[in-house]
Amino acid sequence: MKNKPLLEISHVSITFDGFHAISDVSTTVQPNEIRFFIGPNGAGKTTILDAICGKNKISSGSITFNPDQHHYRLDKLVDYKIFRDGVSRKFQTPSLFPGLTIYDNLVLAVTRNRSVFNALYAKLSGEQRDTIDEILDFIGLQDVRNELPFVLSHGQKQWLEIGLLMVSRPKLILLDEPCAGMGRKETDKTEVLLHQLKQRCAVICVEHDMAFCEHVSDSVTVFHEGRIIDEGSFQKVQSNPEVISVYLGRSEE
Ligand SMILES: Nc1ncnc2c1ncn2[C@@H]1O[C@H](COP(=O)(O)OP(=O)(O)OP(=O)(O)O)[C@@H](O)[C@H]1O
Repeated sequence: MKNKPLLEISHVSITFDGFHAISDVSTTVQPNEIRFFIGPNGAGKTTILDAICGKNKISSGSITFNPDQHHYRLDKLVDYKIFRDGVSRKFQTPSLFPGLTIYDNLVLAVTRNRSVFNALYAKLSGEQRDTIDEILDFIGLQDVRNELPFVLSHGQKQWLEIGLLMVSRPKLILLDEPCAGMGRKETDKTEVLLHQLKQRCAVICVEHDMAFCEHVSDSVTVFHEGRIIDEGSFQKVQSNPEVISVYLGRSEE
């Protein structure tokens, strides 16, 4: 029997006070796939990302998540249950605690159910310490673990945010423009990080940096005015005349 895709978005529409932000969108994402959502401003990319993590309600259709033989209707769940079932979302706004060290930010993420005070004074299990150590290695911040976040560059802060998401061992990570504000060097490092992240989970990334998209994506979904106008490899979609006309050929994007 053919395995179900990890994520199945089926005929989803989303309206805001009568405005059709998303119209009849269907797509599937496989485990360990890196999918990019691209398209012009206002195309609906963030709206659908918000629907996957429970931040937006859908008007019709369904969103199902199928990790490890489970089957969850995400559109019927509240956001914290979606998170618990394995979907983590990184927003563009930072969520770091500036007064806590990098290590303690990860402690808080590991001991998520406790208050800040209890989390910091709780004794971590060996497994929790190993998780934090492994993530610090993964995101390249082991050397600065006892520093406050302000010493980090913009890129390092973004990698720490990704590390905070990894703590819960999600099956799907949703990223909104992870390279925004980064220079080329940090973007290159983020490419390496995402290639490594793919060994652990699937990723959906909303992005306007087309070089980054070309280097990292397994597949790309192109949105325009709330609909999908093409899907496939970056090479395929970039030669579609409609995609060039509404997005790739426009100098202002
Ligand atoms: N909560 C909301 N209420 C009303 N309209 C909304 C809401 N959220 C999004 N929209 C509208 O839905 C459309 C799609 O917005 P969305 O943010 O998903 O676009 P996007 O493709 O992510 O664009 P960008 O690349 O600029 O981030 C836009 O016209 C936006 O104004």
